[in-house]
Amino acid sequence: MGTVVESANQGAGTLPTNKKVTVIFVLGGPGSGKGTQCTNIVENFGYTHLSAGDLLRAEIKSGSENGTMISNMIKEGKIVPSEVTIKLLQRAIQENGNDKFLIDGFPRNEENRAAFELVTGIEPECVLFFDCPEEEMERRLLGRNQGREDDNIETIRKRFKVYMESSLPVIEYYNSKGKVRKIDAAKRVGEVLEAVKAVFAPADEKVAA
Ligand SMILES: Nc1ncnc2c1ncn2[C@@H]1O[C@H](COP(=O)(O)OP(=O)(O)O)[C@@H](O)[C@H]1O
Ligand SMILES: Nc1ccn([C@@H]2O[C@H](COP(=O)(O)OP(=O)(O)O)[C@@H](O)[C@H]2O)c(=O)n1
Ligand SMILES: [Mg+2]
Repeated sequence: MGTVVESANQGAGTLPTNKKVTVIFVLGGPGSGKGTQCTNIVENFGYTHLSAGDLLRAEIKSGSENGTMISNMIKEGKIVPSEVTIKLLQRAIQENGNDKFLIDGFPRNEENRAAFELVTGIEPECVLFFDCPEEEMERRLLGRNQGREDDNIETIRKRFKVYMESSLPVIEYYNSKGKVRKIDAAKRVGEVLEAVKAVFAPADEKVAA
């Protein structure tokens, strides 16, 4: 953890650059449609999408010294140590001119959650939870066709196990704080988007609708 914590300069909602940001965590099992709907939210509501998985895959491609370790962990469906992922997220937030971020696929375990809060001082505005049965997620992952090394049945089973054991408790944690907005993610893309839009629509528009 060392360097990340030492470089932190705290204050609720601030980063080391003192940039004040709004963050929404987008969580749900592998294949639940997080990335797909984040693209839709960006188009409709002006957020910047940061996918933890995409940042980790870009880090591998960049030839970073951590690349081999990250690659091995992704192939095994394991969760990369928080300090690595948080540094990438922090950098992406700081480099971006926007102040509203959707953080997709993070936090994935208690360590991710606690370390992010400690290092950045950021508490999420809310958590979008894409709830989808495992059979449907499996079908989608096997059909995803993005050439990902972890979209094979053996790794998919490991990812489901990690999701159940490590990621669901994080969603439970935020649920107990009243922050979770649960979306039925088993429906078609357009229907899921409508449910997502209802979460983002201001309260007065919801009444009018
Ligand atoms: N509601 C949906 N119904 C059917 N397929 C979907 C739906 N949402 C996403 N997909 C497809 O399922 C796969 C996984 O979606 P993705 O957004 O990458 O999920 P995640 O980021 O949660 O793993 C992709 O091929 C995507 O096109
Ligand atoms: N917070 C995170 C997010 C992803 N990852 C790794 O990256 C892999 C792919 O994550 P992803 O979010 O792109 O996967 P999907 O849920 O989108 O299918 C995970 O299975 C983990 O190995 C991680 O270690 N820590
Ligand atoms: Mg994704």
